[in-house]
Amino acid sequence: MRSSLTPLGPPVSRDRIIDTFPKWYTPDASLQLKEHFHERVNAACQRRNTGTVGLKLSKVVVVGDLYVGKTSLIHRFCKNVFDRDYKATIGVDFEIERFEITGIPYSLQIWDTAGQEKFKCIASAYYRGAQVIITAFDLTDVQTLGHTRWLEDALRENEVGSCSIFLVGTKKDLLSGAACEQAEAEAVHLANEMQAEYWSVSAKTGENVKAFFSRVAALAFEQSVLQELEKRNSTRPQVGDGDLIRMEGNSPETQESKRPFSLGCC
Ligand SMILES: Nc1nc2c(ncn2[C@@H]2O[C@H](COP(=O)(O)OP(=O)(O)OP(=O)(O)O)[C@@H](O)[C@H]2O)c(=O)[nH]1
Ligand SMILES: [Mg+2]
Repeated sequence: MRSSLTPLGPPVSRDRIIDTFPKWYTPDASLQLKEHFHERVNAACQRRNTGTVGLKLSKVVVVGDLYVGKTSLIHRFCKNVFDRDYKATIGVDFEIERFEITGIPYSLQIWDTAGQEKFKCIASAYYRGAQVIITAFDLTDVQTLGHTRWLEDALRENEVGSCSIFLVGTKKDLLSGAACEQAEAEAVHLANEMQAEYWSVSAKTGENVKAFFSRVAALAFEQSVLQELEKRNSTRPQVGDGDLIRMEGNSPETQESKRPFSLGCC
């Protein structure tokens, strides 16, 4: 089904069309356990009543130590390529991926940041306005799992509670059996502390890469539509009990509680 809201440009490729709510990787560390889009989101999509959601770019920032495979993960998804040779990212880079989610166009701007310390201040300038933060670590090097300062820095640049967090273990093809289970168990534990969703992926084989980004896109889309609906409700004057007129920003639902995440830097 093609949307009448699709912006000009080439059509969205078939594998970027999402009609059913993508599942989590493990229910032990998941941001959502439901299997369908929120009913208000479904209803808004059916009525083509999602406001400006289809016209905006939602920002996704990928952070983590050098050499963990951030660029490889993004290139596997966006270009379907894998390069065995390491070329350090200098500063930042980005890709735009267009989706069609329950008939509505939706775009992610995926920012790839440098893990090398000397580029840290360039990269951190791009953290602001992130809707999703992906913090990557190397499954074969558990030390990189403990390096959570990237996430702390990215969270500091954004409104409290405004970002969805994903913890991603990379290079799954290099690990199997008990070693893989052990690394995943540690990661799931940390993901819960971070209030993040956990995924294991391989940019080399492509395992879980499309499923992971589909999940990111669907969750970000759902959040964008709900925010749009909420914004509309809170800007519309409400005449009713106690002559309450609610204006944008006053809604109790928009007053998100503070995210308690804080881990020591390693
Ligand atoms: N076997 C295997 N190797 C991988 C995988 N992902 C990345 N690599 C390799 O790991 C090395 C580092 O990958 P990059 O994607 O450049 O790492 P990065 O996190 O972007 O590094 P910086 O840009 O310096 O922060 C490269 O040699 C990749 O080929 C994977 O899934 N499997
Ligand atoms: Mg890189």
